Amino acid sequence: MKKAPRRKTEIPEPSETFAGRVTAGHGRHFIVTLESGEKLVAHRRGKKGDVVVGDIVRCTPPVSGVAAIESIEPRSTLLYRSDEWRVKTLAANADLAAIVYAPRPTFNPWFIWKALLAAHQGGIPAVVIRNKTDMTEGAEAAEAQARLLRSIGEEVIEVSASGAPDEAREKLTEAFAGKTVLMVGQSGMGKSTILNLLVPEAQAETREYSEALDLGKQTTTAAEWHPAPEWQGAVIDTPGFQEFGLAHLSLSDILRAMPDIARHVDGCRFFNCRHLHEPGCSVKAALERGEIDPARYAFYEAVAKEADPLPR
Ligand SMILES: Nc1nc2c(ncn2[C@@H]2O[C@H](COP(=O)(O)OP(=O)(O)OP(=O)(O)O)[C@@H](O)[C@H]2O)c(=O)[nH]1
Ligand SMILES: [Zn+2]
Repeated sequence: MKKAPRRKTEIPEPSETFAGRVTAGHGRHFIVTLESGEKLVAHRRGKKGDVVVGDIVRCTPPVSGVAAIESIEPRSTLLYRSDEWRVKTLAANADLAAIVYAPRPTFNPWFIWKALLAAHQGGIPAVVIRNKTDMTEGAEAAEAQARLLRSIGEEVIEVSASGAPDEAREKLTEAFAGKTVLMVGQSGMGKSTILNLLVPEAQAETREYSEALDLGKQTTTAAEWHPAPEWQGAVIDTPGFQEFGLAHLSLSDILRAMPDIARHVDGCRFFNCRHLHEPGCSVKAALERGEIDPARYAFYEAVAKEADPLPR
């Protein structure tokens, strides 16, 4: 008996699909980069809205120039961004967060601290990059921030991306070798300058992504994955957002990421103390004795108020 011809809508066998990395995306369209370096435009079959830059996906071959993303491989990590309205996914499979700040434009410490919280919550280590060490204006606050970060156990790498580019490249590639680094920072801190040092092809690649995704005037997408074969890693660039999204945090997530607060919790009268307004709170007592930085406590207070209470 003759077999019925296969219809185009049939789900293909896994052998008919190929794997690639989602390296950029806009709306329902994505760029999938194959191991060979070839880039394809792809869309997610079935409008699922679940594909994230960094994902490894399986696709079926292009029809009229557009491939179809059939499935997503399990992710090792997933990070979020947020705008005024909601929390959205930002990037998958990053294994290090690099948070860039500089003395000018004036940096907001809360941006750094939120990014650290998000990285800890997302289960990835973080490093902070203090850029523009050549600047004298604002240097004192930038140095004080580096001291505070080190005192709470964070790693800070100091560079001058435009003043001493070779040294900056050397320090950063040593820290980033073999890793997929998600780079975040407020506007103007020097992220693009650093990206161009680490991945010289990045600018050209961004133009290529923008053209293939037909972005028009909007030149960049929410996150872009740039492979860096020279140091066996990759940089995920995240242009144009001011706030690192915090997905739903629990009080224990916050405390795990804030050792300067957490080391005072042992003497609290109530085991489920939130360290906000409870009587007999040893965190508040430490704050009053000057053992906790008031700015760090104010940050703790703001994020803890939004968090889930500890389980009772
Ligand atoms: N003095 C000094 N200036 C720097 C350094 N690194 C970057 N800059 C300058 O800071 C400005 C902002 O740098 P960008 O790399 O565009 O910053 P960005 O973080 O990518 O900013 P957005 O594109 O707005 O997100 C530029 O004028 C750079 O030349 C540095 O190490 N020292
Ligand atoms: Zn307490």
